[in-house]
Amino acid sequence: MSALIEAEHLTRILPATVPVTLVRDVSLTVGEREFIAITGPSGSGKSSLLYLLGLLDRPTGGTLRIAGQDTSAMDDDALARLRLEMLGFVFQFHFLLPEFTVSENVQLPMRKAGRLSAREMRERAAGLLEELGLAGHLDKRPDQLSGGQRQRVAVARALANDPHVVLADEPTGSLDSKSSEQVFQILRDLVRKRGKTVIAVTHDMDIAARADRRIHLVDGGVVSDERAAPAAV
Ligand SMILES: Nc1ncnc2c1ncn2[C@@H]1O[C@H](COP(=O)(O)OP(=O)(O)OP(=O)(O)O)[C@@H](O)[C@H]1O
Repeated sequence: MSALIEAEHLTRILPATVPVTLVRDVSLTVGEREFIAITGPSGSGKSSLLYLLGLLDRPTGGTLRIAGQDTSAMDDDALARLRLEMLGFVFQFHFLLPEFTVSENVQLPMRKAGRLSAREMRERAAGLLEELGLAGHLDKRPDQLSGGQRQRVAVARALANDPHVVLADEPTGSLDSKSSEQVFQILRDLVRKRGKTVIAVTHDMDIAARADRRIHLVDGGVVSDERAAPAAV
């Protein structure tokens, strides 16, 4: 299994009169086709770690390689490019842009990457949305959809540039149990059927129990990193 993410002694300290350690000496390797849950009590640094792994924040110590590339020497443009190519994000609150249609929201990361024609972007967005059960909703605005549908649009947007890794921060945190289960199944299928790696921060123990690997944090540090037997899902 080739490493997609390699973190060594990753640390994030917020400078302040009394510095705050958000992430403490985290070393881990993430490979292809992994479905990982990051768990831990509130305030244990789960989101902070996810943001570091997703290149949305920079560590104050340690090293982080993404697809073999050392990110520490990269400038913001290089990080943004790597992020666009390798990583997709799903947040607890969908962060869809209300003034754009569903299809346009999904096309936004494609526009940023600048590789596809307008027609290709439209077709790719339509294909992704169709796969996620949203074929009839392309031209609607996000506020015309249910919470679960909006989160599925957010998943489609995360897949826009065909990333290797999807990082999700409490992806089911604001959904009812039926929509939660749907989003969980979608994330799991990204791994099983599309060969993506998914790293999800979650408070939902049911989801964590069904992940292939659980990384548990306390006070910013990893206290356990365990893999489930493949048949457990
Ligand atoms: N910008 C900031 N300034 C000060 N403290 C911060 C900042 N960001 C995070 N923290 C603190 O750092 C710690 C880790 O936060 P983080 O959001 O990563 O934890 P979490 O495990 O994701 O929490 P939750 O489960 O509640 O979302 C918390 O104690 C939080 O209050």
